[in-house]
Amino acid sequence: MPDPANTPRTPAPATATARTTTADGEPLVEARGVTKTFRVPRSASGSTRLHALAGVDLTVRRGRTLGLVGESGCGKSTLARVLLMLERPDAGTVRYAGADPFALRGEPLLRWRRRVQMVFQDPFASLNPRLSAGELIAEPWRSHPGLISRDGRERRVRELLDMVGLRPGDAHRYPQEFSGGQRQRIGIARALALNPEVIVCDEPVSALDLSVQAQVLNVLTDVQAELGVAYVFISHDLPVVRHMSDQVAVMYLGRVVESGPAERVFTAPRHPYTASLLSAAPRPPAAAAEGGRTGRIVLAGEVPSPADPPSGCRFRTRCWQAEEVCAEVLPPDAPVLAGSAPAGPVSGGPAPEEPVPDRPRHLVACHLPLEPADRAAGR
Ligand SMILES: Nc1ncnc2c1ncn2[C@@H]1O[C@H](COP(=O)(O)OP(=O)(O)OP(=O)(O)O)[C@@H](O)[C@H]1O
Repeated sequence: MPDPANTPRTPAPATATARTTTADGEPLVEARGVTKTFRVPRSASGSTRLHALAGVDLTVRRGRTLGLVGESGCGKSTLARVLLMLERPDAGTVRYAGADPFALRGEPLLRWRRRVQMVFQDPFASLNPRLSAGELIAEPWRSHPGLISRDGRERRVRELLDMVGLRPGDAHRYPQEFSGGQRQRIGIARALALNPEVIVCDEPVSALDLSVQAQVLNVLTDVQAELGVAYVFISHDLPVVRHMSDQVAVMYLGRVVESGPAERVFTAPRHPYTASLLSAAPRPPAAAAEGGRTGRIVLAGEVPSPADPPSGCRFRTRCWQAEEVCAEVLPPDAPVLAGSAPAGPVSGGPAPEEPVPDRPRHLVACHLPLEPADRAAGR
């Protein structure tokens, strides 16, 4: 079935999104010290606590994309669930436009729920096959009856279909009549139905054929340009994350080990874990032409169990640079100066740049961060 992404899209008149007061690019969602544990069985008789998130700091900016990367089991989906308020953190705070969403009740909670939506990985499993595309897109309005008048619903469904590159007549078709890419477009339109300010996209294209992945990514990019929605973009596909993200956060075993502007983190990673992840990823031609990293970094061993994480730096058991301090002291986030060592507690590098309020900084949580020369040598 041809994907209508191949036909040019006419921008749809967008219904104005109810905005909070922060301006484009300013912090919208701020997670600080977020910790989440799960009780899991240890033996036939006992249980233990698995540390899925262990003090995560993260900022999602209005109208921007935050990429979230890391190996399977590092806590990306748990963090996404906390941001969506589907999981309550054990410790730490989540602030949404300055307010604590976990403290909301009644109408303010309902309003908050509209503002943060989700696009799921599997467009085959996430859409009810008994509902038409139009019904699927309109379904969220049943829980938010005051948002749009009954008379306006049909027109709004058409607008949303157009916004994601589908045709008005598609409203009457059922999920099984669409291709995978088209179904994911319906999933995006459905997420947009409540005029969200943040959409968490958990592996939104990984279930799709390579040929349609770019088309769906373009829909997300166009929607962001048109509506100013922010994305939390979770993916194992690093070139895709690089393409989509303004900022990126690299997670390892429940912690963010490196974060900052995506181009800086991707071209000048300072954490050994980030460097190893990037060394294993295919590189876009432009990045390959830039030179830099040459060798693949093969890590020793497996990711330790989050039920029994290493002391100090969680990455130290697989890190080729680890020293005594790494086992003893949890490395704090240290700002990286362009072209120099981060001002970490051990590096003794130059003082960090003056913090500029609200500007995303390149941060690395490592006692022995990489120097540019290390990366060039592929070490
Ligand atoms: N409800 C739960 N009960 C017990 N353990 C859980 C639960 N949810 C997640 N975990 C565990 O928490 C850790 C983090 O899981 P999470 O799904 O957040 O990782 P992830 O980075 O999203 O992985 P993937 O990339 O495979 O989706 C894993 O060890 C996982 O098994």
